[in-house]
Amino acid sequence: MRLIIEAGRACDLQIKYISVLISPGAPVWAVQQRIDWQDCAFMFDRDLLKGKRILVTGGGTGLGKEISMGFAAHGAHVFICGRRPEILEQAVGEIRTRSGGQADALVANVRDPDSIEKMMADIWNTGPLTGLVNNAGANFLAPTETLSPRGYEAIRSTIMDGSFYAAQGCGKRWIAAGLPGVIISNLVTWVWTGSAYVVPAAMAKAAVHAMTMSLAVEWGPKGIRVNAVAPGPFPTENAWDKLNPLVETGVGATQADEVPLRRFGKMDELRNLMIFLISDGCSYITGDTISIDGGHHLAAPSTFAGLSKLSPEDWQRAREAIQASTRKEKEGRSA
Ligand SMILES: CCCCCCCCC/C=C/C(=O)SCCNC(=O)CCNC(=O)[C@H](O)C(C)(C)COP(=O)(O)OP(=O)(O)OC[C@H]1O[C@@H](n2cnc3c(N)ncnc32)[C@H](O)[C@@H]1OP(=O)(O)O
Ligand SMILES: NC(=O)C1=CN([C@@H]2O[C@H](COP(=O)(O)OP(=O)(O)OC[C@H]3O[C@@H](n4cnc5c(N)ncnc54)[C@H](OP(=O)(O)O)[C@@H]3O)[C@@H](O)[C@H]2O)C=CC1
Repeated sequence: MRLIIEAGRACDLQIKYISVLISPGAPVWAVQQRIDWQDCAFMFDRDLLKGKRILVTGGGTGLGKEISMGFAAHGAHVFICGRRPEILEQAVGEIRTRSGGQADALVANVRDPDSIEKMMADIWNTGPLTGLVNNAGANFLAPTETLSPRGYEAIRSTIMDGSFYAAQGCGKRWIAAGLPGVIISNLVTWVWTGSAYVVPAAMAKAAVHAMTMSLAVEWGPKGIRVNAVAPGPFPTENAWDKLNPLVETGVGATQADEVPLRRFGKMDELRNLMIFLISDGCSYITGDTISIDGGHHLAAPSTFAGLSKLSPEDWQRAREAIQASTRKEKEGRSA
């Protein structure tokens, strides 16, 4: 892993903890996640989400796991899904231990509507969900002219189709039963700015942004709220492997010093926003996409525009590094 904590340059992490918690050479995302949970402020009543049953797609890793942790720590029963059973089981164990709350895992592929339908049926067999977080995502840096149809489809179907089928799976059940519900999608600020070199993801996230506004109106009268968040950079292993694979790709969107607040986001901050949005305390908010990015998208270099300086050889190396990361992930998939 290339992202190494260097003396005196650790984004904006609370350096006082680093030597205590983390062995030298730990990647930025791992340091950040552990420190954030240590410092967790618990700004809400710990029973705020008691009785809620919330599915977080892609909840086995990264932001999804951290969000799930926050929900479970506030009384919700969380369900997480993904394609890798071992990763999911580890995550469920970690969520239960760290949050003291309830968590269960289901293997599902959000690119496959039948797989989503089966997951929904399995969950509903034990009781209705009260909330859904469309968090599963796929992305990699690539010059658009080099993308094959399968490359485009892999990203589009995960983000756009997956979010639609999961929202529809919940919505139709809530409507049939006359139950309220809450949907939150995890987007990115490119829904407003676009971004070079991640065009399929920017397009698919923008489609889910449109879904958010549209369903808020259509399902509002049924008591279903539909919102989204647009995070800036919150370092995770996978996002950094796929979006900052080389020293040369360290420009623009993944750089803390290009954020007006001069640091990456902290998982606590994202958790707090998600807990608020999914709670009954903000029941008049619907159809909105809320950025949580330290002002990143308002500053000029908030995309990957700076990658235009990369040579074809750099891009080839980036592709190889990204595909090595994908190969590693694939070994654990069963869906
Ligand atoms: C502002 C705030 C900022 C903040 C900065 C951060 C912003 C973050 C915003 C969003 C971040 C994320 O979502 S980060 C999430 C990252 N996590 C993930 O991506 C997890 C899920 N990923 C995956 O499933 C895989 O990585 C993925 C490749 C997408 C799909 O897997 P599959 O098994 O379906 O795919 P494969 O068969 O390996 O590949 C499918 C095709 O894609 C092609 N392909 C794969 N890698 C390629 C590459 N690098 N360049 C070109 N093409 C590539 C392959 O050659 C295949 O095409 P053919 O050759 O034609 O067959
Ligand atoms: N990290 C960041 O800075 C930002 C992230 N985001 C968004 O946050 C979300 C999470 O990203 P992050 O945590 O960084 O990355 P991760 O790769 O860790 O999270 C993606 C998750 O989605 C799951 N997933 C991917 N494809 C599928 C599929 N077909 N079916 C089911 N699950 C799937 C993955 O599990 P598995 O592979 O096992 O299926 C994984 O757990 C994404 O939507 C991303 O766009 C937005 C802005 C910034």
